[in-house]
Amino acid sequence: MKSVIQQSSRIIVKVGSSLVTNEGRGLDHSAIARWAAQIAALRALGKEVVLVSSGAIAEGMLRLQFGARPTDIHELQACAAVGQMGLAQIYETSFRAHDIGTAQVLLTHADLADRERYLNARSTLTTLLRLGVVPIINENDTVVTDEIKFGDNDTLGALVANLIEADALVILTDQRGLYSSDPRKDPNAFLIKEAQAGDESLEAMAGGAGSSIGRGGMLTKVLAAKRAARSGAHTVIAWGREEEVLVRLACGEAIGTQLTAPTARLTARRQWMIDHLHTSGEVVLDAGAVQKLTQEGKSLLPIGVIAVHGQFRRGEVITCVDENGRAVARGLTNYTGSEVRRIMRHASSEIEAILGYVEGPELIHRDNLVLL
Ligand SMILES: Nc1ncnc2c1ncn2[C@@H]1O[C@H](COP(=O)(O)OP(=O)(O)O)[C@@H](O)[C@H]1O
Ligand SMILES: N[C@@H](CCC(=O)OP(=O)(O)O)C(=O)O
Repeated sequence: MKSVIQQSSRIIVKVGSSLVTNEGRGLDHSAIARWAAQIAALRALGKEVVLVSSGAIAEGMLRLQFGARPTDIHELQACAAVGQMGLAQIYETSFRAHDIGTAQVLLTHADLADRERYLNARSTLTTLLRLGVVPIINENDTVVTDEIKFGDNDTLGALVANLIEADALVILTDQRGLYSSDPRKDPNAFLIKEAQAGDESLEAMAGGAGSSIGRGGMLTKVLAAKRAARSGAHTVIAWGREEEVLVRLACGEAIGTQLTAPTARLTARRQWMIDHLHTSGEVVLDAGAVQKLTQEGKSLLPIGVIAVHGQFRRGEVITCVDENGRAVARGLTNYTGSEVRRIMRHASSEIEAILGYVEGPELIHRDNLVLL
């Protein structure tokens, strides 16, 4: 069996709390330096990498001299805010040694459920990747309390994989992968080398919560794999301290547990857009724009729009119809309904003069568009 990481060009790597903080003993500088070196090597192979890193609370607890994990939610939030400074510092220093810049991105699940914020987060992350920067993502623990209770960055990793249509999610943890049962409790537990993401028998194996430092345990990892698979991303769960783990995966070596996505990446995304049966708005295209979209695979520009129906926000799925009202495409709009009413029939170069800002020259970028 070959690792799916070899063929993956956009990869989310998630490192868990227990790993980053050396089981709560403080940020493990040498381990972080080794992951940075491996990610630099992956980039030299032409892969794009986004890092989702936990560890803020554990590091903050140490810096604020809490002996045990506080039970007061606001103290936990304070720990996260303090510890995040340490995470940002160490990642920036470690990647700088390889001439790679980093960016701090703090997100909540609610940000990704909101269509406008979703599109903004997506554009920021893809822009950072285009600029050659490694985004370092964590939960924005200051503004949420639910997520901090469960402390689960596995789900965040999967949401980010969906957001930027990653090919794979690599979850690095303190075990060599998913075992048939918790290896801390069952000496006969054996490693599951490969399975299909979403296979329900995996959930039973994964049991409950994990270590005292990490919170989610294996169950959140198995569920993250199921979620990542919805946009066609494969998941690998592996031990973060395995020698050169990321580089070896990228060279095709099968390490840890590989949970493959049953649907292909493009199909999953296409299906997701097609599933939006009730879109909140509609734009009517002239014959030239229909031709550009359907025959030439181009983006939709405002100049090709002759009418707008309904109200919609930036980031929502809208339907494109031809002059006879026949639906030809669906996609994520860069502009609101009222903005489109102002910029339709205009060249993209005029958007700034009309609105005072530009979200992009396209009304719907071809990557966010599906033909019907
Ligand atoms: N079937 C299983 N296979 C492997 N580990 C399991 C399993 N079930 C429960 N676990 C526990 O999950 C822990 C990893 O989860 P967690 O501590 O949340 O890590 P992280 O901080 O990396 O997210 C392991 O240390 C292990 O005790
Ligand atoms: N966002 C928090 C908690 C995240 C967390 O513990 O997640 P996980 O590594 O999945 O167990 C932090 O950085 O400490």
